Amino acid sequence: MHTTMVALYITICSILFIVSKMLISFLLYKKWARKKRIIENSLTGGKMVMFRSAAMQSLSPKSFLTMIMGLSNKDIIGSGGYGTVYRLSVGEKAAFAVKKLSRGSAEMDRGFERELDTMGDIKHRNIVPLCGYYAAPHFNLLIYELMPNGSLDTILHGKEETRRALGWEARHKIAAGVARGLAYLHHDCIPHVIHRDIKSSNILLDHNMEARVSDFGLATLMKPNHSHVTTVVAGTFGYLAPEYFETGRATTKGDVYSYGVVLLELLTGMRPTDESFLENGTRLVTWVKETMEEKREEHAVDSALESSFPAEEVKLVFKVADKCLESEPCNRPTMAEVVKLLEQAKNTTA
Ligand SMILES: Nc1ncnc2c1ncn2[C@@H]1O[C@H](COP(=O)(O)OP(=O)(O)OP(=O)(O)O)[C@@H](O)[C@H]1O
Repeated sequence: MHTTMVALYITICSILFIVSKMLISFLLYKKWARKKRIIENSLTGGKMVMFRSAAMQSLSPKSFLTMIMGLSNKDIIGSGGYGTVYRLSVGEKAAFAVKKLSRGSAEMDRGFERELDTMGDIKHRNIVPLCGYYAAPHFNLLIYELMPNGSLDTILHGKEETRRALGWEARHKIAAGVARGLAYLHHDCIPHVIHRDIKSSNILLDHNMEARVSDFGLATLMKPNHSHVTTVVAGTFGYLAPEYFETGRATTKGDVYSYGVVLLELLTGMRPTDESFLENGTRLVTWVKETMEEKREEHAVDSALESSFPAEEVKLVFKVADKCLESEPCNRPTMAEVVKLLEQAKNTTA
């Protein structure tokens, strides 16, 4: 009797195990199958891929493709080293930024598509999501969610009133958001992602003024358009870590250095290559380091903050930037450590 019960128990467990495995495989297959929708365009010989996301969910691939093909100069938001960016609004709910990659700067091959598929898998609240792409023989389009508050670069270095409107709390929130986004790319993505071009124009702001890191993966994917002055092989002058000039190798610690420069921009409101520095034969990083050695960092704080900032917390954030800007890469913190240091700066002074 006892043996029969044991045999029955083992049989039931085995059946349950097999059924659960089959169910998991079925669900994984469904998820994979729904992950992207593909539509071929017989007119241009191109292929559009739409990744599964809330923004893309309700769109019909065919009408979306027609809208994309209808983009014209009046829809241009701006342009950068990799091509032109267009705004595409779909009804009242969804809006996208469509980046048309300069002709010939990317080849449409399986490697290119694989990279884009990997980029489409990266989802984090501090990263601009890639919603899809269009690959055609003569051009490629990358479709991103539109960030309604533009870039940190425009806010800090555009109109005086927008810079004044960006108070200390908002700046700390942006700094922490970028750090979280980068920590995710460096430590949680498989394979790990090095951004290679962290700078204020690649930090976009969503409707909550939450920072979103943009353009990740592009530096590896593309050869930049050399007519665009700011972009060199990979990375941008003023943000590049010193070792990059010797080795030419991009590393996570190189991203940490560039992040340190962005922190200084948030603290001082100045561009890393501000003309006033060039005139005096110095640069933002050197000037702030000297100011910190003299313990006068409050004099380097952006005048737009008009003394309405927590002095102790700001001092701690200067220290975080200083650590990120260590000339020896191994002395720089990881991005995960930066996230903690910024939280501590807030908590110790709260
Ligand atoms: N997802 C987006 N939402 C809103 N605006 C965007 C988006 N992506 C890009 N833009 C805007 O489009 C313009 C061009 O961006 P792009 O990333 O091509 O160049 P960049 O970052 O200025 O320079 P570089 O190519 O050297 O990195 C910028 O003004 C940027 O703020």
